[in-house]
Amino acid sequence: MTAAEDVRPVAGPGHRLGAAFAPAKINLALHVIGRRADGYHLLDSLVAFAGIGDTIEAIANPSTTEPRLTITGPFAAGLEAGPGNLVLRAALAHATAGGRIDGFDLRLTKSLPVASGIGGGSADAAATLRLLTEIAPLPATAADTLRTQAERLGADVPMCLISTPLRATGIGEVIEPLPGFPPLPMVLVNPGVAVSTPAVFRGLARADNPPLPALPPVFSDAEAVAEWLKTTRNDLENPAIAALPLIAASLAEMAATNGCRLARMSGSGATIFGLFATWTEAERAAAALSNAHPAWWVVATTTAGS
Ligand SMILES: C[C@@](CO)(OP(=O)(O)O)[C@H](O)COP(=O)(O)OP(=O)(O)OC[C@H]1O[C@@H](n2ccc(N)nc2=O)[C@H](O)[C@@H]1O
Ligand SMILES: Nc1ncnc2c1ncn2[C@@H]1O[C@H](COP(=O)(O)OP(=O)(O)O)[C@@H](O)[C@H]1O
Repeated sequence: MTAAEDVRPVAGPGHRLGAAFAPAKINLALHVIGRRADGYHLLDSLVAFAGIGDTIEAIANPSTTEPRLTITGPFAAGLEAGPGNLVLRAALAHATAGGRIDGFDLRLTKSLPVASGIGGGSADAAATLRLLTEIAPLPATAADTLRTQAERLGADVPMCLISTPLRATGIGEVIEPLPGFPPLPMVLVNPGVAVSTPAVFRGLARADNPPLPALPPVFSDAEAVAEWLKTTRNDLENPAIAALPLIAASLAEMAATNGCRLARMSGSGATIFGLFATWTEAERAAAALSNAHPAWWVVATTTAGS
């Protein structure tokens, strides 16, 4: 595919009213500790947000009563820009809550692989809610808060509204921010195959696993985080590997890179991450993995600290 084919046309030129960043969500640990009667699973997860993500922009278009969405960027292909897109679903939620959605279009730059365990869609929804609240604030009388809109859009959307290191419980909506959390040099790898989140949850051998062990009051650095994470798991890793054995191969390759302190899958996969003590080590590992697998998506990044 050429760079030109990667990029979809962007609707008419216009003034940019605002933009919001939608960082990738990384489940550093993900324990599945129960199952609700409605089929949703109870989680205990430590989450951080990467330096890489999608971008949502609002572009002035005085003649429109409802935003049209255009999608550009390396993962634009295959993602529909219709009403099912979480960006437009978030815009509709804003309108339903009493916010204005006339006079602008929306542009999504899709830099994250789709359906890949790093919450790209959820991050887009959260970023859209943040952007619209900024450019078209909800009336003081609005029944819905940003938070309730986020919950309705998906279990991961409330945590993406916060986008700082946190522990999530419930189905992902009960959030405890973690102050003093260090930034983490990291490599992300996705082998280019989408994984279905509901199918991975269905493949769990058991849903009543133990919760996260006690968190220390503070982590001194990335190395301390990696050591603690070794006492934790991603319970979705086994069912995801059963569906896509390539995940196990990518984990083994990541673990074998110089300086990799921990290799694990994020969310329901197939994206995996490797933790490193330094940015230089992460960059070198990313270069080695990228050379060995030119078709894989490989990115060195640092998660935001708090
Ligand atoms: C697994 C996680 C971990 O952070 O991440 P991803 O793999 O999506 O990145 C999330 O729980 C995904 O959250 P999200 O993608 O927002 O889920 P939703 O759209 O609300 O639900 C999609 C489907 O996943 C399953 N689901 C989701 C969340 C949850 N706590 N229990 C579940 O069983 C349900 O089958 C549900 O129908
Ligand atoms: N803006 C969007 N970006 C990504 N996926 C989206 C978007 N809108 C709707 N979706 C749909 O949401 C599903 C999950 O997407 P995503 O949140 O990226 O998954 P994951 O959390 O597993 O990375 C995909 O099947 C995709 O078709």
